[in-house]
Amino acid sequence: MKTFDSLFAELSAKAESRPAGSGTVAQLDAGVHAIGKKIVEEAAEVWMAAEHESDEAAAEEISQLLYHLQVLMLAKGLTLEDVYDHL
Ligand SMILES: N=c1c2ncn([C@@H]3O[C@H](COP(=O)(O)OP(=O)(O)OP(=O)(O)O)[C@@H](O)[C@H]3O)c2ncn1[C@@H]1O[C@H](COP(=O)(O)O)[C@@H](O)[C@H]1O
Repeated sequence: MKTFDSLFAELSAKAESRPAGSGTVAQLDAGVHAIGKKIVEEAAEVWMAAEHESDEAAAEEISQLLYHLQVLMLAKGLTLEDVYDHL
C-alpha cells in the first residue's frame, strides 16, 4: 500500500525524470498559482464528501488533497522534513 512518504518519493522521482504523460509534471509546469487553486478545490471536495457522501468517498477526496499538497511541496522545493518539523 502506498503511504504519504512513498508517494512523495515517487513524485520526487517523477519531478526529476519528467516522464512523458505524467500529470505531476504537468502540474509542476503549471506552477504554484495553479496548484494552489487545485488545493482549494480539493479541500472543498473533502468538506462536501465528509458532510454529504460516504466514508469511502471522503477518504478518496482526502487522498487527492494529500497528493496535491505534495505537488505544491515539490513546486516550492519543500521536503517532508520541512513539514514534519512543524507537526
Ligand atoms: N495520487 C494521485 C492523485 N490524486 C489526485 N490526482 C490528480 O487529481 C485529479 C483529481 O481531481 P478531480 O477529482 O478534480 O478530477 P478532475 O476534475 O477530472 O481533475 P482535472 O480535470 O483537474 O485533472 C486527478 O485527475 C489526477 O490528475 C492524482 N494524480 C496522481 N496521483 C498519483 O501520483 C503518482 C504519479 O502520477 P503521474 O504524475 O500522473 O504519473 C501516481 O502514483 C498516481 O497514482
